[in-house]
Amino acid sequence: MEPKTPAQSRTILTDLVLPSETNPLNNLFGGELLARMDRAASIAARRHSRRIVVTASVNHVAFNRAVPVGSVVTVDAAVSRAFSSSMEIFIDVWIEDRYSGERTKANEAIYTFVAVDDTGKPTKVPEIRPETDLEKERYAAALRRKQLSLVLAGKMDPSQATELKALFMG
Ligand SMILES: CCCCCCCCCCCCCCCC(=O)SCCNC(=O)CCNC(=O)[C@H](O)C(C)(C)COP(=O)(O)OP(=O)(O)OC[C@H]1O[C@@H](n2cnc3c(N)ncnc32)[C@H](O)[C@@H]1OP(=O)(O)O
Repeated sequence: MEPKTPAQSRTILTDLVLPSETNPLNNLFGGELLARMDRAASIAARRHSRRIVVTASVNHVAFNRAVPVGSVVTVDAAVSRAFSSSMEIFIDVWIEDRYSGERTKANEAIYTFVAVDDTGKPTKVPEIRPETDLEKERYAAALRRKQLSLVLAGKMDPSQATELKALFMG
């Protein structure tokens, strides 16, 4: 399988925040944003793998800024690294100022998707070839994030998480 670049899976969803999608403070519900990010990430994972994909885990979400009703929200997702059957998807969320059009980073998240065959069995995906400095940075850190996710899920013994341990022990 030929390696692919993050640009080949990049998926951008732009949509409004409607009143029905907000909390009592008139800001976007966290769950609504999670769903939008899941949709964008699943399309990115599919573009990379050309397979059926399932969400395996949500590794990190930061709701750094509230997103007010009426905002134009852009969810920008791309595969940051692919392993054997799993893919890390990095998602940046931007809001656009109604008057100036200036974009501000509101949130970010990291999801893991797994490509599966028709019976739900994990199947191989192409590797990622990062191009930009940011893509290279995200690619490099993805292995320790995968190990952390597996350790927290009880699927990896902490003693095997070599990349993760190196972070603390040098
Ligand atoms: C004909 C018309 C067509 C129409 C077409 C329309 C298409 C429209 C597209 C819709 C797209 C919607 C996309 C929605 C996506 C969902 O919402 S799916 C629903 C929610 N998710 C699920 O139900 C998934 C349920 N879980 C599972 O099926 C299994 O646990 C999994 C994820 C497949 C993993 O299976 P497993 O038996 O644990 O397999 P295992 O070999 O141990 O692990 C496989 C890989 O997953 C990784 N992994 C497993 N758990 C974790 C974890 N917690 N953290 C990190 N990595 C993990 C492993 O490290 C391994 O990675 P690789 O080393 O192979 O790269």
